[in-house]
Amino acid sequence: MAEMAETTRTLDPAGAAPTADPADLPAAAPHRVPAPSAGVGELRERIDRIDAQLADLLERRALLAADVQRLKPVGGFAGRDPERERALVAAMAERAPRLGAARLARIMAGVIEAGLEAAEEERAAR
Ligand SMILES: C=C(O[C@@H]1C=C(C(=O)O)C=C[C@H]1O)C(=O)O
Repeated sequence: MAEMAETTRTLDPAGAAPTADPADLPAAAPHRVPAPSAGVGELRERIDRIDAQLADLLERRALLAADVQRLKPVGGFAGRDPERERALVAAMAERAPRLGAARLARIMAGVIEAGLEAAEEERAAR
């Protein structure tokens, strides 16, 4: 049901099927694609494309996190679940060894707090 809700809020206004869920994929191969001739401009273009994907994923994640807040007995910042947050960081660290758990924990704290903040704003506006 939550899955359906997320799908109906697909980011593509044309209604194309959502892209494959990266979480369903095996851990990524090392990201060092040899690019001996790539200059700063090309490398930045690659970064921009990844950032666009990250933005889409972060938006989808925030929508799902807001769905969870609505289902929890205590939602929002008051219902924060450090054990769950540690577990998702540990799982991510398996896929992103260069960043590692400590750095990913910092990144994900920001991501999680942004999602909770957006959900609280939405709730207050209703
Ligand atoms: C979404 C939840 O609520 C909070 C937000 C989380 C997240 O954005 O991943 C994780 C744990 C909770 O602090 C949840 O409990 O799963």
